[in-house]
Amino acid sequence: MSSYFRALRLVNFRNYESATVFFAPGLNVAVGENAQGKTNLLEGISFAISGSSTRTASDSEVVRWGADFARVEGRIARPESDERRIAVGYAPGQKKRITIDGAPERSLADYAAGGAGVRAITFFPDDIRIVKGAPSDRREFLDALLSSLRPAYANAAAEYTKAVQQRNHLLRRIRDGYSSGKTLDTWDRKVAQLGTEVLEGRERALPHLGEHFASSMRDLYGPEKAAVTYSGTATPESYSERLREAQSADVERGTTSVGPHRDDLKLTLGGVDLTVYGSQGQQRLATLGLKFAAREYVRGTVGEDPILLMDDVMSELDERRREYLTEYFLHSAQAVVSTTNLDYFGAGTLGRAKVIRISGGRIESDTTACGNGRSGAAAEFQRTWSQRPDPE
Ligand SMILES: Nc1ncnc2c1ncn2[C@@H]1O[C@H](COP(=O)(O)OP(=O)(O)OP(=O)(O)O)[C@@H](O)[C@H]1O
Repeated sequence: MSSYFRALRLVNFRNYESATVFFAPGLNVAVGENAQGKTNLLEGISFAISGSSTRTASDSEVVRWGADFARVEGRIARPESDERRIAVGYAPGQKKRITIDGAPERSLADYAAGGAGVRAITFFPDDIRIVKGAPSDRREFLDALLSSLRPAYANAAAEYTKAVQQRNHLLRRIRDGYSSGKTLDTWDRKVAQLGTEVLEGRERALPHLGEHFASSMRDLYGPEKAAVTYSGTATPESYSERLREAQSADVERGTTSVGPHRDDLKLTLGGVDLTVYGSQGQQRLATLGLKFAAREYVRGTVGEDPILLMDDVMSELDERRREYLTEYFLHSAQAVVSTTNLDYFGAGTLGRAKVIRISGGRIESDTTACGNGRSGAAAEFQRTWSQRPDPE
């Protein structure tokens, strides 16, 4: 049995002033009309687990309008060990405060790489950009996945980005006559070392991810072979050399032309490039295929099922695929799936799921097949949630 997310409290998070939600293992369906807070709920779980939003790079966006901080708290049920209490507080202009069982966690990278005791794979409709968007969208997807498994990768990727920015600045100074070309070799050693680390991490993951993507697409789409391959400007072995060879051209252009920051993932279905030629439906299914591949990869790496947070995933799919997804979610350790329409799930499925009804930033009810999930548990949680009216 894998860990799962048992309860969430949101304070001043997006359109939630104060809400407590309980989840069950297996399938949880969050239902409500448009603009009620379903996506915000999924984002809140992911914020609690990873310490950051998957939807925005700007943390201040998650703070409820008019409030001066946001706070999320979670309870993680873990097999054969005590429940873990996690909390993430954020006030604009201040450092984020993260605690695990009440003890401060100083490194966001460590926390994001499983510190909460559970990992999440998210799907938001906008994620289709991973397939149809720019190479940077695909790199971001891959980097976020690898960072959620290894803080060392997260640090190397972040340091590499900074080193390339500084190299670019230096290239322009050399071009404009303000710096000597000799200083470039020193920078290039650092860029090459960090870049090689990033390339090695990606190279290790790709074959596994590719295999899982092919099998997910077989189930989701059909027999045509799907593949994901790395389209790189250099290999880990050749990067240092390639960077040196590119020096004079890079000085002329004022940017770094080789390295993991220029690479891409190529996604194909039956040999056809999905980014360029995929239909909307194929691109959406390939996005899901990538998310399911990521789930298998996480499971294979850490030995535990990540939880699935799936926003409005059922709409735009045909009935056969909705049925497939329903089974998939029912058999996962935990899935929280949002929808405007409960008819997407059959009565039999809903009898085995927990249904959470949301309206206007409030949880109207959360019930399981066996009755009301809030009884007793609510009082127990209310006593142990933090009583402090601030981010920490
Ligand atoms: N920081 C914030 N403070 C207050 N409200 C916010 C904040 N950010 C977003 N909202 C509002 O929260 C509401 C609910 O948004 P959410 O995306 O969760 O809706 P939803 O239930 O997923 O809707 P849909 O079915 O249309 O996707 C929206 O009206 C949005 O404008």
